[in-house]
Amino acid sequence: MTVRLGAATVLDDVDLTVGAGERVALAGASGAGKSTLLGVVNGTVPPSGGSVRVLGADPAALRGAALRRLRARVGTVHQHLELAGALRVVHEVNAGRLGSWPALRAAWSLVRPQGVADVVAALEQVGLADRVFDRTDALSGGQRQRVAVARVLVQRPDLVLADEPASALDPVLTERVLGLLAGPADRGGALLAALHDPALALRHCDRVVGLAAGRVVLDAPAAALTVADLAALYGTAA
Ligand SMILES: Nc1ncnc2c1ncn2[C@@H]1O[C@H](COP(=O)(O)OP(=O)(O)OP(=O)(O)O)[C@@H](O)[C@H]1O
Repeated sequence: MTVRLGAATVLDDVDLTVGAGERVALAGASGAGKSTLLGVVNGTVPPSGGSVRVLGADPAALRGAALRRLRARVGTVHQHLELAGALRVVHEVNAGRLGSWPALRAAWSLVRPQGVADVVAALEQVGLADRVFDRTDALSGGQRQRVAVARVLVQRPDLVLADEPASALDPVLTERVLGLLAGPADRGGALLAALHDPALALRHCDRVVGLAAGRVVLDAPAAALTVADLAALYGTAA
């Protein structure tokens, strides 16, 4: 698959299959194309050429309820989080599953939050259960990042896409969040995560795909790689 944005070829003939149960790290220098690749998989970036199948379906061929069903099975932790900010945490977290609720329930939830027990359970997992009714814009960067993770947890997706999901977290929370995001993969789904930290990628993923200037330059089992191998993608010694 190829992606051209303006005059630039951002992903160049990328051929990648992620199997059921796999936890795959995307590594590569800033600008290598990791976010773009995640965007192609979650349907926000249309490929300019080639084809994409997500959970067995071609997103470009789906419309209406079928597209909503596919989207409900793909959970994304965005690099810039994509939180509304002025909403309370409970609404931000529930946004992860609005697509799988009937329209009336989704609308009513904005007035009277639905399924609060699940929201609290997800927030508990990321250490934020005491902030459920706080406004999201009153939280720290790391707390907001954990809200974005909790949003994916309540969604219960089969495929998790995560773009630097622990970039604002301390080491303890980083380990916890990566473990939580790997949950669906451990149950037969999959995780595809852009991770800059080589040690983190090797600890939490089965396989590492390295990108450089939009091309796949490395695709190997984590067990066969060292931190130095991944550091080389960034042009530095480990
Ligand atoms: N809308 C756009 N129009 C033109 N070029 C774009 C656009 N979005 C991204 N790019 C370019 O695509 C390339 C890949 O960007 P991308 O965000 O996928 O990289 P990345 O590997 O995720 O980087 P980072 O680690 O900094 O997040 C970059 O050179 C970027 O400038």
